[in-house]
Amino acid sequence: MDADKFVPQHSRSVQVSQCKSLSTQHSALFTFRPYQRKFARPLTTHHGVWDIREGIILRLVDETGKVGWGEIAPISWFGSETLEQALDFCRQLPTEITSETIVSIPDDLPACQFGFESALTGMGSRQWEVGENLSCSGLLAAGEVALQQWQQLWEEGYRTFKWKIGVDAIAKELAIFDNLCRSLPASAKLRLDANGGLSYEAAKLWLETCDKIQGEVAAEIEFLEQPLPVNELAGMLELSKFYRTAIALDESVATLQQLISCYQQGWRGIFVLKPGILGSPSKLRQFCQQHEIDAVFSSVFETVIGRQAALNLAAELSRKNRAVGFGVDHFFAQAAATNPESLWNNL
Ligand SMILES: O=C(O)CCC(=O)c1ccccc1C(=O)O
Ligand SMILES: [Mg+2]
Repeated sequence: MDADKFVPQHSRSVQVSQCKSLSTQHSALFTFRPYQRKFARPLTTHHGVWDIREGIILRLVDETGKVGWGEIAPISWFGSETLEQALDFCRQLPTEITSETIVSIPDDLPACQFGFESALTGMGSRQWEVGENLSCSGLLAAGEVALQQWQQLWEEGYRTFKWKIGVDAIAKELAIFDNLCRSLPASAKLRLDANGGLSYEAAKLWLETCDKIQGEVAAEIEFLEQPLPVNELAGMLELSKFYRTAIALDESVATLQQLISCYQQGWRGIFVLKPGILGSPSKLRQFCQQHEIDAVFSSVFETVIGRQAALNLAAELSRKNRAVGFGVDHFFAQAAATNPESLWNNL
């Protein structure tokens, strides 16, 4: 099939005529397998502790034998559907599905939209390396461990780091931050991710501290990510006027509908985009091309399958040379499978 021509549409009649390659007459066989991956160090954020990444691998095969791989990797505490909802959706589908089935997946199943649409558009694709030359941010765990962790990642070639805050007491985190900023080399960039865990006052203190330390150290504080909870966009719009340090939205723009809403409410700062849970890739592409937003693409701890689809989008849509947030493999206990077949065969 001609994957590039696949453009999901709202209207059914348009869908069918624009999607000849996998229309009602041309169906694909659908199978899926759930997976689990254990974190070596549980991911601790303001939302709590996360021990095991669970998701679903999708496999489509068309009548010519072409295979399309997809992945559903929900994060319900971040605003996507739950794994159970995704599994229920997969279980109720027939074994033969069409593009119509896929473009009709409702917006309350955004991780499913991503998984199925990327499986469909990737059918027959053998490329599993696109995006390898994007610069990548390495994720640092909350707390003091970051002071050692960055050095290991630096040796592996990382130059941008993201550190989780809003987990411990603010005084303790500010002290570690001071230490971290003074240890990082001049060419390093640091992102802070509060996961919506700060009060307005605490966010002001962090931003003030960032602005101040920028006059003292050479490393760059690139942005403060999601300082306030999702329902406090007005506060973040306000804060973004008063400090040199930039603010990025993340949880606030977990899904495409939220992204559109924040844009409409006037957000013109940085948007962290997690394609794996955002929804339809083609609709995201359309939005980014229309609005030229400053986007930072970010992982949802997906496998090679979701990662490839997300990095394809990042390679196409990243601007301003922002490092992509996919340096997360060191959080897993076991090395990742590097191709879809070996991943599938081990499930
Ligand atoms: O964006 C990155 O650099 C790494 C990915 C990341 O931090 C993340 C991964 C899964 C769920 C939430 C988050 C987050 O940004 O809060
Ligand atoms: Mg974040």
